[in-house]
Amino acid sequence: MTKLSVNVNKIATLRNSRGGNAPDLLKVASDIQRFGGEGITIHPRPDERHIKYQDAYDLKPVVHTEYNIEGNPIPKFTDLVLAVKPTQVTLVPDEEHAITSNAGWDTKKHAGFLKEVISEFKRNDIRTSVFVDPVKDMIEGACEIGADRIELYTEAFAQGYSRGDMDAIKPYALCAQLGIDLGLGVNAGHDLSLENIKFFKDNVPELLEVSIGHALISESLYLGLENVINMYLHKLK
Ligand SMILES: CC(=O)[C@@H](O)[C@H](O)COP(=O)(O)O
Ligand SMILES: NCC(=O)COP(=O)(O)O
Repeated sequence: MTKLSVNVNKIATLRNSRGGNAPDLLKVASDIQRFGGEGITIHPRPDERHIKYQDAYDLKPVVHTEYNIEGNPIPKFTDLVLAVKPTQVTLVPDEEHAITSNAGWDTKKHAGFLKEVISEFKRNDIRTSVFVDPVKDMIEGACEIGADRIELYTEAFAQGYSRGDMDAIKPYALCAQLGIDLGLGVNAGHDLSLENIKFFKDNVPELLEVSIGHALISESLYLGLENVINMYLHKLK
């Protein structure tokens, strides 16, 4: 079974554009779960352009499904995660001013640093996941640093699929199987959508969780949030 974790960054972006509390992030997160969403993902960035650090605290009592916090483990982020204690932390090597995430970790080059932060999160009973490209060495590296899971960075798949290149799935299927063989859980995210999710799910073994934000919120403008969540759940069965 693949869990659907809904990334609510875009709700915070809309809210921040006027400075008030509409849309109400906490209400949306609560409604997402009422509609069947199986997790809430946030990705606070240092400039707080969408999720504010305070949102991470405010969401804690609201999220009764899986709470996943993503980000680059700079000290401010690590302190936040240790204080909030979500279900899972997903480590992403974001550059500060990047528009969005655009690469996975080099788990070999940054092994020492990642091993240290992962063990700190694990000591605090927070599940750890590492955002990686579908590259064999990076999956092996994720295992060596003690991560519980990998999150496969799916932008290349999404781009290939939209061009009709069905082979774009191959490195994901191979790396997911390698991760499973090494004892890692497999998550995936970035640019997944109603259009490509079923093909991804059907071709990647034992996919535990997908986190989806940009497309899901965009699709909801036309189809409605409750309807869209149910469409994803149906495709992820
Ligand atoms: C790791 C990942 O792919 C997502 O968290 C994505 O980066 C969302 O972040 P933004 O909403 O800031 O684009
Ligand atoms: N980890 C991926 C995520 O949370 C959402 O990415 P996107 O659907 O906004 O591209």
